Amino acid sequence: MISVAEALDQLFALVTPLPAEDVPLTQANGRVLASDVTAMRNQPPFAASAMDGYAVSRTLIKPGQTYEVIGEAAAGHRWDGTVGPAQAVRIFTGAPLPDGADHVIIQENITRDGNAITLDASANDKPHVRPAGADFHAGDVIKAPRLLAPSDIALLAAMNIATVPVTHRPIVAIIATGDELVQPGETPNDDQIIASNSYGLAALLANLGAHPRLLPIARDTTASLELAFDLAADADLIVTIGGASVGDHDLVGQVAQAKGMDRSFYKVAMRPGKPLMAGRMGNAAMVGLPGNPVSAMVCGHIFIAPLIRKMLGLGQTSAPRETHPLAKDAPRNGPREHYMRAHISTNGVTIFDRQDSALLSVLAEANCLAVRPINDPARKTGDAIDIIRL
Ligand SMILES: Nc1nc2c(c(=O)[nH]1)N[C@H]1C(S)=C(S)[C@@H](COP(=O)(O)OP(=O)(O)OC[C@H]3O[C@@H](n4cnc5c(N)ncnc54)[C@H](O)[C@@H]3O)O[C@H]1N2
Ligand code: MOO
Repeated sequence: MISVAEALDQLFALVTPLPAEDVPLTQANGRVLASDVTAMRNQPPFAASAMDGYAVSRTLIKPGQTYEVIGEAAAGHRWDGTVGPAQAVRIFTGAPLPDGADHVIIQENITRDGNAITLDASANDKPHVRPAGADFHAGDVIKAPRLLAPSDIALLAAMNIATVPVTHRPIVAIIATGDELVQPGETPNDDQIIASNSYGLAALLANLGAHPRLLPIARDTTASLELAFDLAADADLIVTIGGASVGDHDLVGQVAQAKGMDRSFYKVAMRPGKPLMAGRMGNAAMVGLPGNPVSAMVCGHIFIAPLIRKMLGLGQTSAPRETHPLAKDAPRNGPREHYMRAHISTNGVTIFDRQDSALLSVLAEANCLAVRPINDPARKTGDAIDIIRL
């Protein structure tokens, strides 16, 4: 059995970053910027007022000074003219500052009488002027790769970038396998259960920026599995769930290899997730996940998520870890790296007692996985432990 780190290295070797496509700005959120983009303009393009008030030259500013109001500048409507030393232009937030003015006195700090304003004691607080290019300049660059968030979308819009180069979303075919499975919403017979981890994985993949495609459940027959692989042929990544172990009905590896899968590895020294397999299949990478619901989800976080990030152009990194103190003693670990459902709070990390890989309810209670190295001895409250947030 290979280690988790070796398995991840071999998985990374199966995929390359996907090509770029241009999308409208409205579809760029959550996508990965594929190449650097450059601002088309300065923001603001002119020195602008930051407040509602009066634009003046700062030369005469002092309490009691009076000015004659000679015009008005609003956002989108500059005042064309030059402001003299004892003159003021009524100005509103976002309006271009007129020539001759370098200061805005907020309207709360003056008294107005007809066309005359008089400054009160706190007139000279700050200039309230946003210099041209204060936010960014034409030619400023947003570097790729970058996972675009709403704040980036606002910045791209301000830069007048209406079409954004992003990495293609990896298409991931998800094949749940097993005679015992029906889809949520269907009526199972007495021996059946509902396919669950396929839906959890689809949600995880969508959150990562991939395009999950849930295929019909494959039955435990060669013909049904072959058909499922045929339906998945155009995917970037094929993920099977179940049928990976050593039972008489565990046919996934066999059928995949008959379909031309070039296997990289089978079995990883981890818990849960031991019967993991991976390889190349046609133009796609193929990962065979163990069927136990929690095993499939844990492998999703530990292996599939880093693979998707690499395909999106975000580099080759394992799931990020943090180190925190234990809030409760933890028993010794065995010969496989153990990813244990746990809860982290300000008190530290509490590893749950029940770790059977069939228990999705325990996974749903967890907000992290505590990582126990191979043969880690028993740990005491307060000892440091690595976690991966869920
Ligand atoms: N003799 C051995 N038996 C098992 C071993 C072993 O080493 N020797 N390994 C165990 C481990 S560890 C795991 S994990 C499972 C993995 O087996 P498979 O990948 O072949 O999975 P299945 O047998 O198809 O299913 C296991 C379990 O999970 C349920 N399942 C499967 N798919 C789904 C799904 N999409 N949604 C919800 N539940 C699913 C299935 O009904 C089974 O209960 O093998 C152990 N056995
Ligand atoms: O490794 Mo299995 O994935 O323990 O449940």
